Amino acid sequence: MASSSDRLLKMLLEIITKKECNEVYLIAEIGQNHQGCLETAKSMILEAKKAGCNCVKFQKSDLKAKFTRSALNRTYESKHSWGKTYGEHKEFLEFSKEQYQQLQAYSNEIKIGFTASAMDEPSLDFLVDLKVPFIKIGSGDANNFPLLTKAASLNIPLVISTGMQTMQTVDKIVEIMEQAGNNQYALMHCVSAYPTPPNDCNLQMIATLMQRYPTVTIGYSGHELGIRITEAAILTGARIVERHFTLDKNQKGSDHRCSLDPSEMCSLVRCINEFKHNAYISSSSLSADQVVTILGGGKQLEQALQEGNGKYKVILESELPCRHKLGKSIVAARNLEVRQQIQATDLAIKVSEPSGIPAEKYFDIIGMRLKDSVYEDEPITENMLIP
Ligand SMILES: CC(=O)N[C@H](C=O)[C@@H](O)[C@H](O)[C@H](O)COP(=O)(O)O
Ligand SMILES: C=C(OP(=O)(O)O)C(=O)O
Repeated sequence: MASSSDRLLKMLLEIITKKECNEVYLIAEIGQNHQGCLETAKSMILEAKKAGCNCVKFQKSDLKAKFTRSALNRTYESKHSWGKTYGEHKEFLEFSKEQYQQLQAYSNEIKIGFTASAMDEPSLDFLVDLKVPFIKIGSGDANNFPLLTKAASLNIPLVISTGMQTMQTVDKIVEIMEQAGNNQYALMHCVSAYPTPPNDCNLQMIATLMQRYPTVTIGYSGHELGIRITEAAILTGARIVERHFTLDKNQKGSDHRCSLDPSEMCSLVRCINEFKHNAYISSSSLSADQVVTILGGGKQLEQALQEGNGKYKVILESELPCRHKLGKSIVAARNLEVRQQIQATDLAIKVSEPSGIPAEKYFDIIGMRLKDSVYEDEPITENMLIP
């Protein structure tokens, strides 16, 4: 008899490979809303299970691989900060390998899927060792082409978010997957603004992505307030849905406010079941008018569904704070000499302070020469390159 984790994986794979189009896979993104506390994380897993979610997700980072030294050492003055520096803050929120194993064992015990986003290469290796059912690549790494190339080569399903990116970058993600012969991945429409104003939700992008990449399953990772816009995302065609989850929206932490609490998550599950019952969930996308008719309209919903915005994938102004804080840059993987010709092994992709050339230019700068020497872990900037 298949175990429940086998069944959940089968459901996800059938959605990803488009064998199953009448289901929605719902991920409760615990992220860092556990406040650095294992027991809170376990309570959150239990609440997500009780609400009817299919999976819980954490965020795994190897801080020295994800951030440069200066990014870790910058002061983090925010009411949401858990340390004096950004590095101390992130360290406080990071679980160890043993804690991950405990959380995974607990999730297995109560029969809910368990995974995390891999925010750098060591974390990708870590999650592969942990044998998670799929790996999430968050928006911060959607332009991290070396990480995507490695992830694409592993025999494990991927769920890739596309916040803070242009269509050109999404095309490149699809090219990387195709070159690796990987057809077990989904793309998540996402806007990395916390919370996302309804006007910027651009739900028509879901239909645009479905048309542009017809063989790829499209999902939605939302950061707006409440559940209504996520309901509309599902009717528009999202078949994997991720929302941040919290036990209390008023807690300290950057993500609580735009998270769903247990009662909202229960309501979202109820809506999904109702949509299934009414046969609204199929392989096609419902039009904005159909969605408004089903959900009953309202200004915010209409703003989220408006045509036009969804045609072009651009980096929105509301995403700039997140791109500035967590967007990845190209940095030196070792000390580099003046006039040296840049090889792939000379480069690393990290969150850098100050930032450097954005990660999506990685393939463009290989083969170019440097005007200046660059120290290991320092960002590479346009003015360092000999044109
Ligand atoms: C882009 C990305 O990684 N976003 C994640 C997923 O949505 C977020 O959970 C961030 O980790 C969080 O908002 C960061 O908050 P702070 O900077 O306070 O640790
Ligand atoms: C950053 C993440 O998600 P998203 O980009 O979908 O918000 C994540 O899952 O770690």
